[in-house]
Amino acid sequence: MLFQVEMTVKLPPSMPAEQAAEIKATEKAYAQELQRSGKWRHLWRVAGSYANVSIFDVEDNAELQEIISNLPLFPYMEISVKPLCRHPSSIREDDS
Ligand SMILES: O=C(O)CC1=CCC(=O)O1
Repeated sequence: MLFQVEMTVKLPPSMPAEQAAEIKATEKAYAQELQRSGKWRHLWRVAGSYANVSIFDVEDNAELQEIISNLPLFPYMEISVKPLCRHPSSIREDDS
């Protein structure tokens, strides 16, 4: 199942820079592992924002919830999820 997930990061201004850097590094390693596994299919920065638009390819809603809730930045993000299905005009083989 494919999902579009938009994540907006809102770190508290009071968080020490060292702690923020550590969380971001852990987040990066987790995100890259999931990209290598194929579950995090796309990861795009939203230009001009501390936000991303991602496409996840997971078994079901429960797997998406597990992945998202384990993001190190999860407590500091606003997240929206949209389920996707194949567009009838798509020419891409991997869209479903
Ligand atoms: O910077 C972000 O958009 C949050 C994030 C998600 C995966 C990652 O490495 O950073």
